[in-house]
Amino acid sequence: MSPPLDSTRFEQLRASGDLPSPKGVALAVIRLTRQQDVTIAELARVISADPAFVGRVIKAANGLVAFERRPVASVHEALMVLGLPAVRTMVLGFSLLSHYRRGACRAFDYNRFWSSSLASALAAQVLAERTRAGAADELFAVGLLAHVGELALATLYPAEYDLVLESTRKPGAAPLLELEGAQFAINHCELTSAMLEDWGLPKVFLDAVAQVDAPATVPAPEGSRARRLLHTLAAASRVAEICVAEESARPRLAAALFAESSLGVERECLVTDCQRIAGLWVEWCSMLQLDPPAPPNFANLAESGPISIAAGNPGPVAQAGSKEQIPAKQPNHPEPDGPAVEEAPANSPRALIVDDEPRTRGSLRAVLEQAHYEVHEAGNGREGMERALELQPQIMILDWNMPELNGPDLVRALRQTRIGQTIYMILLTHSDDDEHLVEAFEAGADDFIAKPLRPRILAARLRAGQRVVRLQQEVEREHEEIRHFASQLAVTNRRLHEAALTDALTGFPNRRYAIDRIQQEWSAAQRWGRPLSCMIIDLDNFKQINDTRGHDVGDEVLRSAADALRSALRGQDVICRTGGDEFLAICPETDLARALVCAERLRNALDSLSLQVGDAKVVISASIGVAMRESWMQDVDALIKQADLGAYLAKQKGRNCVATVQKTGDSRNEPVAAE
Ligand SMILES: Nc1nc2c(ncn2[C@@H]2O[C@H](COP(=O)(O)OP(=O)(O)OP(=O)(O)O)[C@@H](O)[C@H]2O)c(=O)[nH]1
Repeated sequence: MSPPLDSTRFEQLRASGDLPSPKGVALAVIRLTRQQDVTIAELARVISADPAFVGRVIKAANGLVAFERRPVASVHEALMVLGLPAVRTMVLGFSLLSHYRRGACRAFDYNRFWSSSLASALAAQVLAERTRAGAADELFAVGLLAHVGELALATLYPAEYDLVLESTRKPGAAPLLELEGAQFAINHCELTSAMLEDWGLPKVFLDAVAQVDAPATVPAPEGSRARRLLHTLAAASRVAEICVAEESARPRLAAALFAESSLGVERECLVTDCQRIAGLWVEWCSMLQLDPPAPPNFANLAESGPISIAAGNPGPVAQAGSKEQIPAKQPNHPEPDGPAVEEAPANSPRALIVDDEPRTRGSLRAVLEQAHYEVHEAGNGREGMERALELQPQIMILDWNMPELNGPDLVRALRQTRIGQTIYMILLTHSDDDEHLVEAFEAGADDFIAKPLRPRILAARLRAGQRVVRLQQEVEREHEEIRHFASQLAVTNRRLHEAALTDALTGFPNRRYAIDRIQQEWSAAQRWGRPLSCMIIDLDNFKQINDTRGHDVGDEVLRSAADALRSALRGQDVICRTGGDEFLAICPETDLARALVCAERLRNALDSLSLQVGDAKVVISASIGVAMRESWMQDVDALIKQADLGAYLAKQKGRNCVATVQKTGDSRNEPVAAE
């Protein structure tokens, strides 16, 4: 049982400055919505500065009102329909999508990631209308970001994540979450949750995304909103997985989706919803210029009937003993038999020409290609902005006069972004009078070329620009090395931190962790009025084993006892080694009667252990004291004291038994032994 993620690790990652983060208009929107007194008009003005957001926000609003009223036509109206929180998260998601469409991690399929995230967003929105897990528009936004931790790992550690993803393809590989944890000291679920918290999303969403690919450690109560939310997001994840899966894998995944009952939606309704999701997905992918596979036909998939899922990929991953069976999403990289990983881009530098005249673009292209550039084109300023952020070219040549956004304005807008700051930009002018030149440089251009174009001059200017780009790249490489070093250091720190909370012999959390954790569980139980129990498990006559067989055998016995306790414990309980031969088990959401049953199972697990040491057999047993939090108890120490008294009573009664000094009813301190 690993200690929960401490915020230090996330802080370290954030400090690297490389975590995917919102930019430009999205950043402004997020800042504005954090202010108490922001008005819809103000927000609408900011969003209107980016036509890409305008279209997407209006489309999202129309998705909600389509059947009820006339279509939404303005940002202002869309904001009224969607509400501030949903718009904020939506803009955040779209901003990330624009800026992180590609990256350096080769085994991470960025197109598949965004196609899948979009399908998950739409599925969460549509399914929420049935499950009532939350406002449909908010669910869209959360669905869009529910796996952003994967993108973050691919962005922060492209080379290392590449290796992690590659190793998940090997036969018998450990699960992705485990490999991530071992390599980065944080897994993508934990990172998603921490990022969403950082962006100010409500806690209920953080808990759900932390568990959507991972087994639930503490299942939310039956019928609670948290539970509906988790099931809705998990189902949305599965619908998304079907959308981006190979044709041959779809029937198996669909069978698992339609067989699952935890969502509480009738099969026919689910099929209808999935058909609707697939239709919306095609529209949205085209709007966001994603290149998804052909959409699945869910009606056909449902008709093809249940398929034995046991024979294929096991799919669901759940912690041993956990009641929850939340299926894990496939890692976001092509399956071994899927399409080949995209070729790495050639090493030639990228150039982007932004000009509305095809003839000028043609001439520029000829010169650039001769200088061995990989050349891209855009026909107007707005398109130039999008292409620049997407391609991250080293050099841009921009015309001065263009429809939608002129050259100097485009330079200015790009210089506001992190990507745009390092692009070498050359403005094409019709005149080289002083006014023009001053304006070009003030906008942030690095150089200018007066029209008509003279290829030799252009080639010479490009060479000068290339020198600057090379220098910049060297600086960037050095920064990269420093960042890499810092992140390695962060991993080491996290490991040290974990080591400080872990008992080296058994791998269990240690006493220090136990005290913090039981305090947390105490506060949660107090706040929500939920039961909380704990047990002290003390091995019997352990000193004798040490004395007669030696300390090494004693260690071996402790390790075996820990293994037996670990496998007999329920998924939601936490067990720690608090002393030499003493363990503390913390049982949230558990009353005394259930804790006693649990304790008896642990006692029995130890009692049945038979260890072979040389020719002799070592038998062990434990005395277990059980206690439950009661209203008269002042603090957590009182609870532990009761469990201690229980363990003492068990020893008195002859050891190898379970005891409590509490009654299942209300009276206190009356010894009751439950053997
Ligand atoms: N092998 C080994 N022994 C340890 C370790 N830590 C503590 N011990 C020993 O555990 C023993 C605990 O003995 P006691 O507290 O007297 O308890 P006990 O012999 O189990 O007797 P009861 O609890 O009364 O049944 C001591 O001898 C400690 O030296 C450890 O890490 N390894």
